[in-house]
Amino acid sequence: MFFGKKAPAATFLPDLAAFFGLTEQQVTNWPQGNNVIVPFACQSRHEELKQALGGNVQISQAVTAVAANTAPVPGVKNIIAVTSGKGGVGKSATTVNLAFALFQEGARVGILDADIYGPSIPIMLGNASQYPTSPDDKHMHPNQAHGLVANSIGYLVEADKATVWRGPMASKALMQMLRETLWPDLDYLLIDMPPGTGDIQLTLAQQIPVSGAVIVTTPQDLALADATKGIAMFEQVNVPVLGVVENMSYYQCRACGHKDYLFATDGGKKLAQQRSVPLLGQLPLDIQIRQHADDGTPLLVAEPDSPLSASYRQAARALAKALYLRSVQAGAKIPVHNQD
Ligand SMILES: Nc1ncnc2c1ncn2[C@@H]1O[C@H](COP(=O)(O)OP(=O)(O)OP(=O)(O)O)[C@@H](O)[C@H]1O
Repeated sequence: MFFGKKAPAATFLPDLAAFFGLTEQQVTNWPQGNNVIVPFACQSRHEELKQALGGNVQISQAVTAVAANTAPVPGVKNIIAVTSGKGGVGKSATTVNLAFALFQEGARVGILDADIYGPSIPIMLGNASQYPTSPDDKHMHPNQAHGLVANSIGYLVEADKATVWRGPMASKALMQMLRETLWPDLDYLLIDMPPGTGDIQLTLAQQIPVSGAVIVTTPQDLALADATKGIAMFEQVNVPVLGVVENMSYYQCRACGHKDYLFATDGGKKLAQQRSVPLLGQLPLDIQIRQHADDGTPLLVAEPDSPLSASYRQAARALAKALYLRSVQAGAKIPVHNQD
């Protein structure tokens, strides 16, 4: 009994931990008196969390910065590399949709398109004709897109010019774009990596201060073999793999609801299990995903209430939580009180 006084924060811990499927130790720093400060993006669940904790609490969010292997980019708390061993599996579409999903979960988000030989992010964001401005002829302001910021080689050079760049030139251009873009304060910067596991990818994985990587794959054996190489590449350079997104998992008939598993069943799920990393989501092969990506009208902006958008938000929350857990496992200090 507390006779009108507020219960001590410690009483929240079991319910708080259970709500997120974490241990009490993993949430121990979150409550501050009657406030609970959640250290990763999951704003859409705040109201539900408040009810689960009895209703008499305030919920806010302050994303933790997870340390990377090399010097951080000023103002950017976490860099997440989105990668696929194989080309054409939907890596760029997944990057854009996860980025908007994180934004809708209350985070400040940017995208860097590192897919130098096929920069599709400007088209998917619907701002391909924008050119980044420079305040001093040395740095660039990123382009704006529906609340996100983005930079891409596609904004800067004509498509056919970048495709003839050799590996070292491409890596250098990308590192320049990363370091010379005037990123605003960001919780998450998603990098759409070039497909494959060759020299360029390895150099980037080593040089970019990546906090964690996401592997996008279709469920078919061919893509999985390359995704496995992608996981191995990040492990080789000590970048934690945060999880697998299985894209084009199935096709569901609009008329009768029947599901067809065109590229085999649960391949990404099995890969995640084999490598002991989370399965972040299984997204269908869906005409809406293709149309919104190709038309430059991001799905989550155009149809935020659709079940597809909800699936991306669920994957984004799982990703944000996986990244937070890396910081706890690495024994990092959890700066939940100090937002920036
Ligand atoms: N789940 C999906 N359902 C339907 N279409 C999709 C889905 N995911 C991606 N696409 C479409 O497939 C095509 C290839 O996707 P995307 O460009 O994202 O692949 P990628 O892996 O980034 O390719 P690249 O190897 O060229 O970088 C695009 O037209 C995209 O809109």
